[in-house]
Amino acid sequence: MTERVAIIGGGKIGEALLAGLISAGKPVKDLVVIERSPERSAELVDDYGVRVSDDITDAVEGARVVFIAVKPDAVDTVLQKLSVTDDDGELERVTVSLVAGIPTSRYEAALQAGSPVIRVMPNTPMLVNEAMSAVSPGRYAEDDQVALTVRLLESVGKVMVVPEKQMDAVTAISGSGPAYFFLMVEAMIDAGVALGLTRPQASELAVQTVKGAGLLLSESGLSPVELRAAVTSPAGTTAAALREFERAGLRHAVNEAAFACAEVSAKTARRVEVEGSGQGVQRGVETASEQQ
Ligand SMILES: NC(=O)C1=CN([C@@H]2O[C@H](COP(=O)(O)OP(=O)(O)OC[C@H]3O[C@@H](n4cnc5c(N)ncnc54)[C@H](OP(=O)(O)O)[C@@H]3O)[C@@H](O)[C@H]2O)C=CC1
Ligand SMILES: O=C(O)[C@@H]1CCC=N1
Repeated sequence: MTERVAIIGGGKIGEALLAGLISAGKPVKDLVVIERSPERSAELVDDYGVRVSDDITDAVEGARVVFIAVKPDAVDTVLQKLSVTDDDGELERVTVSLVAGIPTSRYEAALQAGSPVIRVMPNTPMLVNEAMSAVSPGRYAEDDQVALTVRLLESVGKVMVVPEKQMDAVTAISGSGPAYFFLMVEAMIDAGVALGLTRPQASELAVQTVKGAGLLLSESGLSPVELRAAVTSPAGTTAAALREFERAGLRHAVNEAAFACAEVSAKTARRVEVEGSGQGVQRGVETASEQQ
């Protein structure tokens, strides 16, 4: 992995990618972060010893892969700067967006004609090399560029290649999914405290339970239904708890949450367009849903 990689946006997901790539053995000298916040830049330099620049044009020079990890509203500004940077023809730079809700067509329309673009939906467990990343190649991405992107992302977790029309659904399950589990764990800890445990006790019990349950799910080869049945004794404690979850409509709540998430993702490009974050990069805009 000697290809130079630039990460535009050193926030939560940009840092997760940076940390994951470094811990997977990517030499720090082959990485550069472009970050506009001076405080954030200083943190990244201190924590990772990585080069951090506030100049996109300078920093992406010589990079084979340019990850974009800014909020959707900041994408057009980044694209405007990227569109006037020279791509060394031999390098065949590929732009890889980690941004929710913005279709590859928007990048392709804003960058130089024929620029290869790949859209990715990662998640924050990338920080501990356990990401789930979904990858959708844009229309000009070559197979070797997709393979390189997949290889980089595989060094920080699992990768699934999906058609771009599935990206809103992917965002609703794996992209935002970690937050659903953190909310569940928060609620479990609060319940433990209500039952008389100290907060540290409840926290240790809940966190290890989620970790163990996650490992069982990924390593046992059993389905969630089978694993749940194995915990649930007839007329026992678990059955009593699960009955309350069903009565409170947990499945319905999860379904509604996922649909709300996917809807926001599908409407992101249009929202950014209407709210006018971009500075003139408005060509060829369509939402992910419109692409289907
Ligand atoms: N967080 C998550 O779990 C996931 C996030 N994503 C996607 O990743 C993207 C980033 O999210 P997240 O990391 O949470 O956001 P953050 O706000 O934490 O990070 C974005 C960073 O980019 C910086 N930035 C903005 N514009 C520029 C620019 N022109 N040049 C350089 N740096 C810039 C921001 O600086 P400043 O603060 O000054 O604006 C900020 O530090 C989003 O599009 C999101 O959809 C995808 C999957 C999961
Ligand atoms: O909340 C968000 O918009 C981003 C995208 C997926 C996870 N976080």
